[in-house]
Amino acid sequence: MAVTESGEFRVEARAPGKVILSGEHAVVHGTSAVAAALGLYTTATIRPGMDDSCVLDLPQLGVYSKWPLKMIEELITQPHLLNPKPAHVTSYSESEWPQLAAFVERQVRSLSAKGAKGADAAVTAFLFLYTSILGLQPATVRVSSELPVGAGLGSSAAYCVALTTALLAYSREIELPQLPSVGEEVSTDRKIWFDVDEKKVDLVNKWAFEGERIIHGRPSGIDNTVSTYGYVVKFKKGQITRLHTQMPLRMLLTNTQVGRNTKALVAGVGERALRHPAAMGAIFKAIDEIAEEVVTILQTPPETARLGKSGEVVSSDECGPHPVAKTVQEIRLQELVDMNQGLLQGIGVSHLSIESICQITAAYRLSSKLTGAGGGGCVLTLLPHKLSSTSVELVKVDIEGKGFSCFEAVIGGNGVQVSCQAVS
Ligand SMILES: Nc1ncnc2c1ncn2[C@@H]1O[C@H](COP(=O)(O)OP(=O)(O)OP(=O)(O)O)[C@@H](O)[C@H]1O
Ligand SMILES: C[C@@](O)(CCO)CC(=O)[O-]
Ligand SMILES: [Mg+2]
Repeated sequence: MAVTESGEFRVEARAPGKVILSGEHAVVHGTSAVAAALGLYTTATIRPGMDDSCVLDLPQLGVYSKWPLKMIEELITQPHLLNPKPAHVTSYSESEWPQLAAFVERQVRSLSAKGAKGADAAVTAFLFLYTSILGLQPATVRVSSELPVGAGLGSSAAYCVALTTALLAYSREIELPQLPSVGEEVSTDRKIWFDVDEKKVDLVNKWAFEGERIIHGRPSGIDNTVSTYGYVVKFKKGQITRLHTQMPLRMLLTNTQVGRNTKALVAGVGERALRHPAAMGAIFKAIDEIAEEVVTILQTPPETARLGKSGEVVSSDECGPHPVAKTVQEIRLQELVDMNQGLLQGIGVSHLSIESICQITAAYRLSSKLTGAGGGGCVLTLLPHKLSSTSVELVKVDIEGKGFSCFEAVIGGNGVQVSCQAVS
């Protein structure tokens, strides 16, 4: 990785999506949740700008805008916001940015129909993070993703984490590696990803949370935390515990293709909790117990299930025509997934498409639940470690035959990483 002596360089940051194994929604109300990084990434690239302007390119949303920096400067009505302070995290407030909402609305209205959905929140979060971290420095910013947008896999958090990291690296708040000696060649196909310095990774997470607040309204912080730090984590009231799982986690993710919006779903659950505080409180408590049990199970070494005296607990379960061995932990985890899904249905965030996937997989004795905010989006299906690839194929064919798309997830990998390249 290298930066030219002239200081002209391009930075890239990639941040993973996530799956929530247990505890979504209730976590907003202070309970425990368990989540893991997903091996699909959002990448933010920043290169030197031209003509004293800022270019924002968001291909997934159909946004491509070029703003003269003067135009952005006019949005900054508070003198203290003119000096970027990347090391000092601040929150967006409409009163401090009285002209931003109308500006963004005008920009988004001028975009194509594809560009309209979700673009307002993404552009608002961008302008807030850009001016707060980089100030009025010309730059060209592109954010692209392997994640489906708005499908429960943490696309908003990955967007905020990747963008924040790239901005902090471009502003040099995150240190870039050694400059190469003059004349050193840097090959473009030698991209190496580096973990963000331990001292700066908390700063990334805090800024990304502020971006998530703009997109989500009331995020718990679990999504940006998992995207930033990676691996498998337990999250409760801002406390993060990295889990050293003993159990290989294998799952299928199915996208219902039903569009939804996390901000609206979280707000809906909040309103229901106000209408029925005792009943909703009891459900949140049950979800908390489930998440805690999931934590215990994940940290317990696998034990092969045995037949009970009367044969009630089986060591192998039928999956279509193919028998599958499940461990005691896998059987218990399946029960918890079923219970969690039932409770999520109870708080009003399931959907017919989600339930129909749960039914399809139940025929194979596999358990499924929505993941993320629900209301559509993605469903996870636990796959026993020993389930053969032929059996997984059968399940996939059945799910896809009903018009959904699914894939086997890679989970529990790294968090945010950076890369940097000299620009000639
Ligand atoms: N690649 C991207 N480019 C631009 N904006 C994005 C991108 N990914 C996500 N966003 C922003 O995040 C919004 C979707 O966030 P939302 O929280 O509703 O769904 P999600 O994060 O995919 O799911 P969940 O929050 O349930 O995990 C988009 O409408 C957009 O504002
Ligand atoms: C629905 C929710 O619990 C998870 C979204 O991935 C919201 C949040 O925790 O911010
Ligand atoms: Mg989100």
